[in-house]
Amino acid sequence: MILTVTPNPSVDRTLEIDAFARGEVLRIRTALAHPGGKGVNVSRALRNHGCQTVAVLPVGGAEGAQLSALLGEQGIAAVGVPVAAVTRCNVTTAEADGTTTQLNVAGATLEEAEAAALLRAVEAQLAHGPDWLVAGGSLPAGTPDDFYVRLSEIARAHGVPVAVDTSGRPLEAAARAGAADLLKPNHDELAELFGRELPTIGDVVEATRELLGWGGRAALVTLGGNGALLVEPERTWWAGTAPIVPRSTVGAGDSALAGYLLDESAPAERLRRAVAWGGAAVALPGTTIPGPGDIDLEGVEVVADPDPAQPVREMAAVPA
Ligand SMILES: Nc1ncnc2c1ncn2[C@@H]1O[C@H](COP(=O)(O)OP(=O)(O)O)[C@@H](O)[C@H]1O
Ligand SMILES: O=P(O)(O)OC[C@H]1O[C@](O)(COP(=O)(O)O)[C@@H](O)[C@@H]1O
Repeated sequence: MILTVTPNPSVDRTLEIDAFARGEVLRIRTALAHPGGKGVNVSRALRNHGCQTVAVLPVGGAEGAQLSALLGEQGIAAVGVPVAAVTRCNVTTAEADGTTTQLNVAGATLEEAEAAALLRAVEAQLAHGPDWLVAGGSLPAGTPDDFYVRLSEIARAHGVPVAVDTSGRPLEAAARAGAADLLKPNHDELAELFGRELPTIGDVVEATRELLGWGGRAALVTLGGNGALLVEPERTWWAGTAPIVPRSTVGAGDSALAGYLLDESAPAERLRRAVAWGGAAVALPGTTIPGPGDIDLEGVEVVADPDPAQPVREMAAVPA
């Protein structure tokens, strides 16, 4: 079983349009609503592939009720912690040329007692001995930056390894404390953490090794359309697909993380699966999360110890 926690979940609303034009009246081709938030999506991806998972999340107001209902429809085992603030809605525009623009709401305040209730709900699930705790997404207002560090201490006290997928100050807090066995930054998040551009594979690997120096067994660094790097203390693998025109990139990172976590196969195979699941998510509308029928493992190229001089933006598999 894989346990996920999403302190700042969302009802993801996607508006599919031909092209964005500021200041104009735009006609929506399709409007979609999906459950959202990083841990929530990891649970959705795992569940789609028959893996047992429980998602813990705060839920509040009408949107919280909608989120719970959407999760119920998808058969996701969820523990909703009732909170006063209304659950946020993140809005995405998805244009016909593949441009995805996300408008992510900060998320209303999680009161101290509510954050404590969320931690208790996670702890109750940790007693069932999950294979991983996945802590994902931004933190709502009022939550201390080291919230994931505290969660990790609780998980580790139960002997459960922790994967963290977040950004900004919570990422910095978790990384510097060595709180995650696995970190999943994307290219921009890693660059922001180190305050420098990381244009080549070597730059990304060097920064990631610095990260692992603070603690952690591995990092999955996703590179958008340029695939992903799996960095372990001694070895590195790159994997990618041939270019895909996205329908919506929302949920790609979460699907990739779920693909990596699914089982304990060899690192290169886990990375192949991560990239296949991420690529599959990109081809699906809104925050639709792929299932087995969407995945093309063969379309993923995996390279051990990739050339450090290669520019990240040139990385892609050769189309078959
Ligand atoms: N435009 C794209 N074309 C092909 N694959 C993509 C594209 N965007 C994302 N992916 C796949 O999804 C994974 C996660 O995407 P990324 O955008 O890096 O994560 P995040 O959503 O966390 O920012 C990538 O490693 C890649 O496998
Ligand atoms: O918590 P944040 O950083 O605002 O991100 C939340 C958003 O990210 C998502 O989890 C998607 O993340 P990825 O695109 O990285 O997979 C959405 O479902 C959600 O709206």
